[in-house]
Amino acid sequence: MTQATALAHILLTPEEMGKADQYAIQHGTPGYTLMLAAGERILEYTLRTHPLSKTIGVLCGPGNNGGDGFVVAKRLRSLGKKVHVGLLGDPSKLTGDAAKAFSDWPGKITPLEAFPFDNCDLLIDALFGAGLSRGLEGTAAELVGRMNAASAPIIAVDLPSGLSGRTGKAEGAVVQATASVTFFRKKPGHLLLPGREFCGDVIVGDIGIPQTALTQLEAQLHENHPDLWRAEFPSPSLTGHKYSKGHALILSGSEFATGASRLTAKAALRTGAGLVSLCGSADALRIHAAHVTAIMLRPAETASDLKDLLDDARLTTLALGPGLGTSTDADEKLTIALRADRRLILDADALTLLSQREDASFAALKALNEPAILTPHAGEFKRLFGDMSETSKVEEALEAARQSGAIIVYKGADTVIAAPDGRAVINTNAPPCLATAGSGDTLTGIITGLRSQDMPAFEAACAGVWLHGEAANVLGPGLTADDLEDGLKIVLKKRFGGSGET
Ligand SMILES: NC(=O)C1=CN([C@@H]2O[C@H](COP(=O)(O)OP(=O)(O)OC[C@H]3O[C@@H](n4cnc5c(N)ncnc54)[C@H](OP(=O)(O)O)[C@@H]3O)[C@@H](O)[C@H]2O)[C@H](O)CC1
Ligand SMILES: [K+]
Repeated sequence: MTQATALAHILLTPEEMGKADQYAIQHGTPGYTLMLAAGERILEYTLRTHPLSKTIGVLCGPGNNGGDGFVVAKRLRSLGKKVHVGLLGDPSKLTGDAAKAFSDWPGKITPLEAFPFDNCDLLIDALFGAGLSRGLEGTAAELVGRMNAASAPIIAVDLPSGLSGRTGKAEGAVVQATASVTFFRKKPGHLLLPGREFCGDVIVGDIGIPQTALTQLEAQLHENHPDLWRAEFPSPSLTGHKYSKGHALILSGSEFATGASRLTAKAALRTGAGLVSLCGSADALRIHAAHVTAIMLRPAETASDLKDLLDDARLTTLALGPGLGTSTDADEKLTIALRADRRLILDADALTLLSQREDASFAALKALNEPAILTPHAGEFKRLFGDMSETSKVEEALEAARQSGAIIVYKGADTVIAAPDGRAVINTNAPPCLATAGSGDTLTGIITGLRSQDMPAFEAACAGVWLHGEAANVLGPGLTADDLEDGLKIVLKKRFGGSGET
């Protein structure tokens, strides 16, 4: 990972953000200065997006999130806006910077029972942010319900109140924001689902925390972006030839289930694998033959045939799962694949087969020379690793990577990629139209194509997921998995074609 550019994409948990805050304070920026800057960022966003708002309701909570609310309320009032401020909790219990911001607020506090939601054309949610410690209930939940029921747009300070910045989950009531203005770096909760849907647009404001705070934190979680893996992305050399770009082998399904593996093979070739072969029964290969030209066909009726085929050391990369089925024959082929010690990409039925094995599957994965890549969706993930849903999707994926020794691509609209060494990435560029039949088979092919060109496993997984999302973005609604190959062609040319556009 290229360190300097990657820093821009770091995500911080609320706990890490607290440490960054402390770091800034220890290095000479008082906490109240940070709070004033936070208020200023919210003000700027408010004025830019709602310049005509005249009556603004600011709902403040008992901690520093509320403190930010008092600061922005004061600034809005100084600009001639009519500002109503509500406070959840006892003003005498406010402490530190929040107490100071409260005492600096020149107006009165409007009792919550009488808060004029219907007169406000904009609401600012400063109830709870990084310090949320449990789900909202009682008075807090009621207040959130009234805010959501009002017709005014809501700008959330840092996070929509009720949303966990660490997990992206809400255990109780949560504010449905139009936008969230956060500080220094986004948090995982802004990107993971369902959190992302509560945040609206997410804006990151600079409040004067020095970049050096990040090196202290050794944060290993990023939002996916080419900056993270561009240096490892395969770049064709003039002296290269098809074997130097690797030979990928894709296991086919049976005669009536060939489509999935064909999508995988086509995507692998499109992503730049030097050679791609589909292997399977003669009946299956006859069907493939009617559809593919540049992709080669290798008969392998049984697991033993596959073993013979893999005597060819040039077959460096092996993908299996799409359309494979879960028969004994498929399971035996999986065993051969694991023993062959190639660059493995396991998806779909291969994951189901793994999950049905007593235990040795993880030992076999851990014994591989290079980490395998596993691409489960939520159902497959649970079958393989059990239900860990009380934690965050990032923490689940990291635990799975540690257990299996593999790179985990935990798919969804918020796909998380995790490595056994603790690195993790949240992908955010996948449009809803990507959730279509065969989409996962194509993703497996893209990652396979990158692995066959020697891209390291974690980076290949991150790049593959990003390319997959971008290919869908250039095509837009109405796409089918068959079209993704065209999308890929456009993205590869535009972003990695040497024009420097990435
Ligand atoms: N560098 C920065 O990011 C800066 C952030 N700022 C702002 O500060 C908040 C974080 O402030 P903090 O005081 O740590 O936390 P909150 O204001 O979010 O909330 C803490 C208080 O809320 C109580 N709480 C927590 N959960 C609940 C709940 N479910 N129901 C009721 N009350 C709850 C909590 O009480 P405890 O009982 O849990 O102790 C606290 O009283 C950050 O989000 C930014 O907006 C700075 O202003 C600038 C620098
Ligand atoms: K908030």
